[in-house]
Amino acid sequence: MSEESQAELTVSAVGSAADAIATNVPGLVSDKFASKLFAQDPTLWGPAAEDESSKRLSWVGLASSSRPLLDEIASLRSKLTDKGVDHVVLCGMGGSSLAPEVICATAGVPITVLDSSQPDMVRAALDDRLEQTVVVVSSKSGSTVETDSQRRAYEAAFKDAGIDPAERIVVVTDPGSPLDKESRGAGYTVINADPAVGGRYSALTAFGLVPSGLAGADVGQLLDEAAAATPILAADDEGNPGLQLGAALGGTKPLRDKVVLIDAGTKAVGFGDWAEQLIAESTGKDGKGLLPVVVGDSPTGDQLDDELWVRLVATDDDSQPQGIATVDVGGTLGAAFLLWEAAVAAAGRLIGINPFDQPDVESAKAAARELLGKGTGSADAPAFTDGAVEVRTAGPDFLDGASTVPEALKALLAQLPASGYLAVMAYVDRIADQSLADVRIPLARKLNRPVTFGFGPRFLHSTGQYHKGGPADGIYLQITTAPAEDLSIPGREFTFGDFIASQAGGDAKVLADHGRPVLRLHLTDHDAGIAQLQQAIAEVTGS
Ligand SMILES: O=P(O)(O)OC[C@H]1O[C@H](O)[C@H](O)[C@@H](O)[C@@H]1O
Repeated sequence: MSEESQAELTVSAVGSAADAIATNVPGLVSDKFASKLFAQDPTLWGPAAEDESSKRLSWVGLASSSRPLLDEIASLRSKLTDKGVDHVVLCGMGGSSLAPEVICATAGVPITVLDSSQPDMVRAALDDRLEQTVVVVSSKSGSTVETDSQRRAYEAAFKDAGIDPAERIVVVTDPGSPLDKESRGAGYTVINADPAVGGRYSALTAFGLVPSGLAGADVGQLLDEAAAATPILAADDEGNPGLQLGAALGGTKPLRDKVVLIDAGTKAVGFGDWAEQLIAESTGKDGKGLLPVVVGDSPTGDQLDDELWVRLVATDDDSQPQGIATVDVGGTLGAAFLLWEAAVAAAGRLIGINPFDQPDVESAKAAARELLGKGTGSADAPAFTDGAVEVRTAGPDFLDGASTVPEALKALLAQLPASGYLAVMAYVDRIADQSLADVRIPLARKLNRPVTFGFGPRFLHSTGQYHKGGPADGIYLQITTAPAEDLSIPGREFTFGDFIASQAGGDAKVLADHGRPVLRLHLTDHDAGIAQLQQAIAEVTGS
């Protein structure tokens, strides 16, 4: 098969996206951006970024450097399946779980992705087919509290069931991380990932390949596709699709900084959620950045003046992009990972940020730790309670006498700047409460501005960076819920319930510290609260 036919990369643009390509690609070509990127030149983003970029560029060579993993994964899989262990659970956050989710969904192989601290969601995973479960614990840093807590819960569950955790836990982490050391001590299977690749660029490292390969996806094929894409993306050529997409993302004038990701027939299932982290964490900093808005298969309304529409199309799509600033992007999955990574690296250069750090993620983690330290009784009293919903605010006092949930919602929406966006952040069981994400649509129609929806704590490792580090024009609706039943974390003094409450409280505090308005709705009764919330949103949006 030819390189082009394995990669099948296509980028075509119209309107100001096409103008951005025409204006910026020649400069990227004459600067030899692509060949320097693939030669891992750390100087491409300026001196301030060099320290970080000098240890974050190995992703350009993963198509070949990850190949030795294939035999290791295949032999581990056959050992496990021989013993009837064929249910793969992946414990990991952000860059340690988003790629395997897309890879497995695209390959049509089942995997349980546990990227939550929500007690009901954790318990549902623990109660599901434990006898035949292998747990992949993935953490680059080896210190992410969600992942550590999930690992502790599974260790205890295996022991309680008379199963040796060492036979069922596979750890993926950087060499020398706290998790690496502890896991080797415990006799777990440990597969080290390349430490010179950041989390959100790690789709083709052990983080993407191990869980997906154990679940049965053809991960060798992904590397073949990436290998086919590599020379295309490394070429100092105006036809390079990585430069074109990078220019469309980062080079529109004025910058269209709301990037609407539309599933327009791509075979890569859920690719928008993976791209969301790559774009938000890579660009949302220093008061700049691109806000990814994942909208499913159709945008909510007409294209706004600050929106770039990105249509993720099938590789055989031959339609032309439509609109005032639209880019159609196609490619096989392994090639598309590399395309987007190269494009975001190019966009970072055009926007003038370091695409490899995430300076504001830590602030929310620190605030959560502080709240955890204070204990559970530390929550502020609600401003008022309406039925099953406790209403609190953080940031500027905007309630303006509101005394019902619809009034509070209206008061929040009235804070939206003309250039702004609304982020709905729901700390609920994202499997059981998947349909809550649909509230995005009536809110977007009502506001006629971008509206994002993220499940907490998952989004903290993705758009959370942009919320704090990007332009200060967001308003925030936070939803938390009492779990059906709390769950202890073995060896910890706090429960999963305490932890998720602290994560929500910590994030609200940091947003408030940035002067942003946050409406916090806590559902004291899950079912009644969800119904009341949906009713209130319907009332406020007239839907
Ligand atoms: O893989 P880990 O070290 O556990 O990190 C998981 C996630 O943590 C943080 O939130 C980072 O901002 C993400 O980029 C990262 O993917």
